[in-house]
Amino acid sequence: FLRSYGRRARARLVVHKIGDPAVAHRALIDNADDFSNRPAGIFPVSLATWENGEPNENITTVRYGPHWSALRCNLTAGILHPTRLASLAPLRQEAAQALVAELSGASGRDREVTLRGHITAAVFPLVARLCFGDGVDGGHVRAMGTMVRDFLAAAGELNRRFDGSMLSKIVNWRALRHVTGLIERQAELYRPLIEARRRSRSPLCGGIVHPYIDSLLDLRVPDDDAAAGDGHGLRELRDGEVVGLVLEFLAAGMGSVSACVEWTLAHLIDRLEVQDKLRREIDGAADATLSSKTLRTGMPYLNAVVLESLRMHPPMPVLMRAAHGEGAKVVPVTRATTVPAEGLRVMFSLGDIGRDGKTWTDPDEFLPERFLPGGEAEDVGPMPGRKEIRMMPFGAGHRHCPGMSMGMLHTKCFVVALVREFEWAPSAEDRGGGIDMTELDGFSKLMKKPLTACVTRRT
Ligand code: HEM
Repeated sequence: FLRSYGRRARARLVVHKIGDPAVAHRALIDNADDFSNRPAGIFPVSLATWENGEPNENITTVRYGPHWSALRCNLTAGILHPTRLASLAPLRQEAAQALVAELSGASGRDREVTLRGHITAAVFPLVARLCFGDGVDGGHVRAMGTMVRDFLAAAGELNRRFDGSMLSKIVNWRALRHVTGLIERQAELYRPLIEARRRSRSPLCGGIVHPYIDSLLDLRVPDDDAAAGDGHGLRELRDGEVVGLVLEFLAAGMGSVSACVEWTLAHLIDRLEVQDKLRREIDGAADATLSSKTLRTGMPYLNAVVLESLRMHPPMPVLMRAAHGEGAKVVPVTRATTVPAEGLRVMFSLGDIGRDGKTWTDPDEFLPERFLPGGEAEDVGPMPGRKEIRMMPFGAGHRHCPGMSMGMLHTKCFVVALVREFEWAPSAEDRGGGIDMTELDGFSKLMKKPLTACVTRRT
């Protein structure tokens, strides 16, 4: 009995890593239904936000089903809908201009700047505005931004060594308490804004869209899965759930975009001829207001540069799924493994998939031209098609990232502003040996050594 109990307990905790694009395709596309959940308990987030015996689920943690569907549709039909994203161009422009204004003060001949703080300080207010609307004072926005950044760093660090077991909880109790504390402090910052919003809805955000928070306060989710769809058994979101969903929106909207902008700029500084070529495309763009359409389809080289950056450094380094049923047989296991009731824990390595030597020529080289017509990846986009997976920086299958279009637009908008307004060159330290591209895996795949570069305002 003890031996079989031990085997089952071990099987629950073993994580099976997949870095082969063909296997990922068989799992996430051919057997999508069997890979539609994330393993329970691996997320410090969901562990930390139980309330009255009920989990405060967000879109990332909730089980695939009607509750997930209600939360996800609310996001995709609301703020992430393509028509809304298109109308948000003036807000993106304002955020990009704020970044330019801030960096202009720091720029000058041979002046060096460390970029990460500037990038997150520009990306976060845009996401916070889409979340809470206008009228939140600057100090409050900065406090939320700092808290989200600290949370991403602490939770990412914990995530690497936390497997959800009791032993892991005991060994990591200090780090868990730290993460829980950060979530609590965020909740304290969000609650007054949520309350104010409950009392009165202020005008549209930027005069354009309803902020995400309004849709969450209006949303009704199934009380339990059985009652879904018949109009009965619907309920409002609990406060704790709203807090979790807000945190998810802010963290997803800031972390991955900031990481991608930093990596992209690092490569543009490492390969000055790519920076020049991109600048020529940007200077030649007829539409200086950078509409969604221009950013999506009007600048092929910009698109290629961002895709190449996402291929090499997918901001979310791994994605986790629980594999069930027939689909679990797709997972190559080195020794006989029983499939636990909660599914096999599978970890897809997005970095390995994007740099697979069978799929890509010179996978470790930054070569945006591969995404241009005639290149080996001319038909590859940010989301894999049904036929094959060659890269999947936004995931794949039922749980793929719903924020892909927003993520691409925001990333491109900030990269355009940085390249159009400034010349970038390696820092004195990097001039000899090149930029250190070592990756730090947390929740977001960041540059281990934050990018420092020489910045000169263009005249
Ligand atoms: C460059 C930007 C972004 C990248 C690279 C990225 C990447 C990812 C990845 C890899 C996943 C896991 C997908 C899977 O399991 O198949 C994911 C999930 C998710 N992302 Fe993003 N993301 C980005 C931006 C955003 C934005 C802007 C939002 C919303 C504001 C967002 C919201 C979400 C949500 C809610 C999920 C969970 C989806 C679900 O479980 O149904 N992401 N993202």
